[in-house]
Amino acid sequence: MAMSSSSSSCITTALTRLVHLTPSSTPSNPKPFLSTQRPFFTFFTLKSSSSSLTSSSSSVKSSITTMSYNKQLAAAKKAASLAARLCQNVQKGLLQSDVQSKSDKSPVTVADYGSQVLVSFVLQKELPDQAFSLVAEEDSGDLRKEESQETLHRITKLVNDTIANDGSYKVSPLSEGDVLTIIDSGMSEGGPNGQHWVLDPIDGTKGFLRGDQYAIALGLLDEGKVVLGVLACPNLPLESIASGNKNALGRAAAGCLFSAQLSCGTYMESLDGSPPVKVHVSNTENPEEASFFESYEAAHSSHSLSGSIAKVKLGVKAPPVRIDSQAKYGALSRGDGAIYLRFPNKGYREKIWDHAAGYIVVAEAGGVASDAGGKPLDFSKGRYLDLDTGIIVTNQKLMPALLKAVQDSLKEEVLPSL
Ligand SMILES: Nc1ncnc2c1ncn2[C@@H]1O[C@H](COP(=O)(O)O)[C@@H](OP(=O)(O)O)[C@H]1O
Ligand SMILES: [Mg+2]
Ligand SMILES: [Mg+2]
Ligand SMILES: [Mg+2]
Repeated sequence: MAMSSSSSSCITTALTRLVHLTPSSTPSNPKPFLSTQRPFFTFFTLKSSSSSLTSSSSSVKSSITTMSYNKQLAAAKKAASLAARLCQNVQKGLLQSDVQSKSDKSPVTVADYGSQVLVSFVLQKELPDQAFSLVAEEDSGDLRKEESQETLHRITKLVNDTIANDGSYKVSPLSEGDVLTIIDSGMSEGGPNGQHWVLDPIDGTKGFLRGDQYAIALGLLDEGKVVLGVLACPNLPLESIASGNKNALGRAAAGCLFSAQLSCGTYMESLDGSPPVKVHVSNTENPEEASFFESYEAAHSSHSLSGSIAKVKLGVKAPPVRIDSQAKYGALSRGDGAIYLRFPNKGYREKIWDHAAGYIVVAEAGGVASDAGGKPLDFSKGRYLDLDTGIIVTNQKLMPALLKAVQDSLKEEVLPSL
């Protein structure tokens, strides 16, 4: 799986653009938070300017000729690693009271909220001069209810303890009000203009609750494209979890951090801090040798449809590897398997935070992700992905055969409605 050891240097991605910087306080660009502290910075909307630039007082001319995301990538790795530490501590001693049910009946834990706070906090501390917009899964609505006081207290303590133990930031402890405000810094709508962070503070909450796989997934959109991504996977073994390697998911040393930047490749290191190693997707052309990944939860993705595509149409021999979260994208990026299939029930709308980081981790490792109709994933449409039926991921060589198998199987099988 590993190709070579390397530092994080890479060819700078060149982007030329003209932008207006417009001060804004719309819901997608909330005002600075932490009323008790000095704001980290002012929020701005970045709007592309297709024609000539005016010099009005509310707009600032800016020409960005070269664009490297090294600073943002370093901040993202730091943020996801710190959040992973909080999640690991919570998973070790999870209490019944740590888990709540959201309005859509999906679970959320103190670690989901704590992780979201830490990531937002670290990004803003590490990048104090940059505009900040965050599209994140959680909001503070339920935590503001009377019955959630204990939970909010626990989240605040977890966050403050993690920051204090890390020791990088000399700040006074966050108040419960700060925590609520920081959670809601993730309410941006994203979209095709400017830069937006995209965060799933715990992807695979059900896996997290089972003691299985989960990921802290953080990506960055620039002008609607994913330009960097980080996946912290605390329970993912450092060695391959290919279906033939039975020991890996039980006993092997675990804790992987995947990181990718546009045109720079994908790297993996251990969460304990080993040097990053460049990784590449499997280059198998033979579907019979290609093991495949899918959701652990059959409610998230049809196991019968993926089975029919992989076994019947493609001739895949190995049984599916079923794990939670975007750890699937991470494992794919280092060649543990060659295919990831995801077919939610008809009517389910995929969210960008469930795929943004994973998408670039696989793409920069030489893989390709599309919807079931072969269209590239479009992250520029706001909080949801607008796509045809499902998501399929594999290497460049296998994609044509996989797409055909998917199309043939979809004609035969009708997905249940929500
Ligand atoms: N009915 C459904 N169909 C498809 N995906 C669903 C779903 N219900 C929840 N999900 C999403 O599936 C994600 C987990 O994916 P996976 O099955 O690959 O582990 C969840 O992320 P969270 O755990 O962040 O809520 C959630 O967003
Ligand atoms: Mg969730
Ligand atoms: Mg998720
Ligand atoms: Mg989540």
